[in-house]
Amino acid sequence: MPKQKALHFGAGNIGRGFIGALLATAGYDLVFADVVENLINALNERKEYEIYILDLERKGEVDTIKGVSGIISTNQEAMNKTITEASIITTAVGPNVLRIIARGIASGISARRKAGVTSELNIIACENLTGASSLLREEVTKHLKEDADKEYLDKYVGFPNCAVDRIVPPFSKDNNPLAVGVENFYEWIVEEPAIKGKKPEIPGMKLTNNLTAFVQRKLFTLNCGHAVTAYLGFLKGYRTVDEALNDPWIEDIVHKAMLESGAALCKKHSFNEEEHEKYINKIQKRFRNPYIKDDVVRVGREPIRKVTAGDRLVGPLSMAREFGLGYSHLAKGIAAAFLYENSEDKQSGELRAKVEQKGIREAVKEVTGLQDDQVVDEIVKSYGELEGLKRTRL
Ligand SMILES: NC(=O)c1ccc[n+]([C@@H]2O[C@H](COP(=O)([O-])OP(=O)(O)OC[C@H]3O[C@@H](n4cnc5c(N)ncnc54)[C@H](O)[C@@H]3O)[C@@H](O)[C@H]2O)c1
Ligand SMILES: O=P(O)(O)OC[C@@H](O)[C@@H](O)[C@H](O)[C@H](O)CO
Repeated sequence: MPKQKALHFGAGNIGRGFIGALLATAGYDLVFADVVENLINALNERKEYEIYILDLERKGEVDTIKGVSGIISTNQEAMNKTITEASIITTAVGPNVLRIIARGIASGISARRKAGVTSELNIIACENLTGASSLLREEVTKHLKEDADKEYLDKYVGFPNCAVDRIVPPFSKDNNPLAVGVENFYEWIVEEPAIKGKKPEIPGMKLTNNLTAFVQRKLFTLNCGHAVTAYLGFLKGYRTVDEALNDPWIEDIVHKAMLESGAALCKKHSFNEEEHEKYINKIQKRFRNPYIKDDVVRVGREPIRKVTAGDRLVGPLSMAREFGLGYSHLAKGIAAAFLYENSEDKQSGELRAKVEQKGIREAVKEVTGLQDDQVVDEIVKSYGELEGLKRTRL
């Protein structure tokens, strides 16, 4: 029997280092779609790549992922053919790129319908964003021209949301563009009720009926602590996450920010408090993994996205407020994001420009959506204190 086909958008860190690896290991004929030619050429020449385990457990081990190929995602003819043949589609391109790939996916869905394919297809957006697959569905629908395509989408195409967790930092090995380094831990949790047709059998993929709790637990704990580390780390001139966390002042704020988000999460989702504390401690241990050198500029990338309502910083702060709980360390993390400067990160320039033009108070209100004076005052106060720290460093 021929192998089932999987199409994965984004042959980057999480694409090669996690989701693609699970799909290929599960036995799918895996096609990566990306815009970077040298990645696609290398995939087509070598048909395999190496994953280096950067961890105490499985230290020094290398997994070889076989049976892979690539196509340029703007080659619509090739994309239509692959989408027509695929049993599953996944993405790890970054939340802002979902809108860009939606047009090509819509074209592929239309081609699939016209080819008479009536097997179900599931499309799972593996991004650090709540409801990423639902967002992708909305965007794809906008590009479907014919009613028959919309009916086909409703009937045969599922868009389960998911939570995706594995730290995959910048990595290089022997100038090999395909080599990727990962921590040993991974967790991929997919929304079971939204799956269309037979459940995919992918070792490493877990199914749940309660996805929101898992997504918020991960985004408001790991990504929250990560972002606070990155922005405070930048302010104090550290290059990597572990360097930043070796600074007791940063470590203390990061830990307390995760405790604040944790208290809110436990109330919201009735998590067991002891279990949640263990979860936080495990994450801090993962941040301190000595084999991973993760750049604060990767972890802090796209600061506007990271301080929007519902994301890793404002999300838990709002949840803490909802339950009348403390949020001062989360507010510090938000303030630090407004001070983040990286000339290679478009959003950092936009955020700084907004602060220069409108002042910090208005910028916070506009970007975070927070309007209450008490909470805005707290962020503005922290901003003032941290600005002094940044000046001292410069
Ligand atoms: N790296 C991690 O530790 C990690 C962990 C969990 C989740 N994530 C999430 O996974 C997503 C990807 O992150 P990453 O770290 O792998 O980023 P990355 O930059 O390493 O990979 C993104 C890939 O998408 C490709 N891409 C961009 N535009 C495209 C397009 N139009 N069509 C096809 N491919 C396109 C890029 O060329 C790149 O190869 C993000 O949403 C991130 O939040 C990352
Ligand atoms: O990918 P981002 O930009 O949303 O967030 C940066 C990191 O916090 C993130 O990539 C983590 O490493 C990852 O979410 C771990 O599972």
